[in-house]
Amino acid sequence: MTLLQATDVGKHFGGVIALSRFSLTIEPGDLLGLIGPNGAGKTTAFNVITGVLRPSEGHIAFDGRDVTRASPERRARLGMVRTFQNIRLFDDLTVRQNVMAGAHAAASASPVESVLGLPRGRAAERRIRAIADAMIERTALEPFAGQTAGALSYGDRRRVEIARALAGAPRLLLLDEPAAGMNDSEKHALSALIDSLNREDGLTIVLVEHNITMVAALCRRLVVMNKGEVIAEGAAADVLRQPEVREVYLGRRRPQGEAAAC
Ligand SMILES: Nc1ncnc2c1ncn2[C@@H]1O[C@H](COP(=O)(O)OP(=O)(O)OP(=O)(O)O)[C@@H](O)[C@H]1O
Repeated sequence: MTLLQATDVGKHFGGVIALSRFSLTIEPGDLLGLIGPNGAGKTTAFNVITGVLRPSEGHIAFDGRDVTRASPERRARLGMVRTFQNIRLFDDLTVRQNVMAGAHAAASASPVESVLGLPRGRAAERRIRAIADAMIERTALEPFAGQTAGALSYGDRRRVEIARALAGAPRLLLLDEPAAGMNDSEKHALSALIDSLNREDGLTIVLVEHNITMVAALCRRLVVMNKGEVIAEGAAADVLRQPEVREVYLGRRRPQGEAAAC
């Protein structure tokens, strides 16, 4: 069954049309790249899909359920988990505590039970810690588990965000510019992580990313946006060859065969 279906979604900010008749289908196991120039509407699309923004029109269904009016928290409980363009970590807490915060949303005991040390709370806290430690290991962050998040490098902090999202037991993971600000070796490690989460763990992933080289190598399918609309969709190599995509995304028409720049 289709995991996510956005149908004819529109979003206006006063007179600004940020999204217009935006439709997107995501099947389980997809690794999809959402690309487009600055202001194309990618983040607005993420915000509307994840419930941060209410659409002005259209519908969003997740796993066959209409979630158009559901809160971000409800969508997260259903398995729709995201990271943000700007890192949102608790800098004074340790990496483990940050990742545990992601697992709390998916756990059964209330925070009050945990704080009061009630048996159900203690058992849940142990479970949450175990989930967090597994995700820390999955993202190769073990050496930093006890360090405060604020002390980590930019690339490692981005990885903590992904570990925290994974701790929320996502069925659909949405990553908003995960490679922003990373150096080449950090980008390489990030690509390998995303690829293995998709191929080995079967996680469905949608990625907004400006780094075209990375997206084209990683994603099986690309959706290209411009001025709030989808202008192309398909296999990465086919899409990047389309003259309209080259013109709007790369800023000029390129001769056939010329490599796309980052
Ligand atoms: N809260 C807002 N109020 C008014 N206009 C907005 C708001 N958020 C986005 N926009 C406008 O909507 C359009 C789409 O913006 P959006 O941030 O979704 O694009 P984007 O593709 O994510 O861009 P970037 O790659 O630069 O992050 C832009 O014209 C932007 O100025």
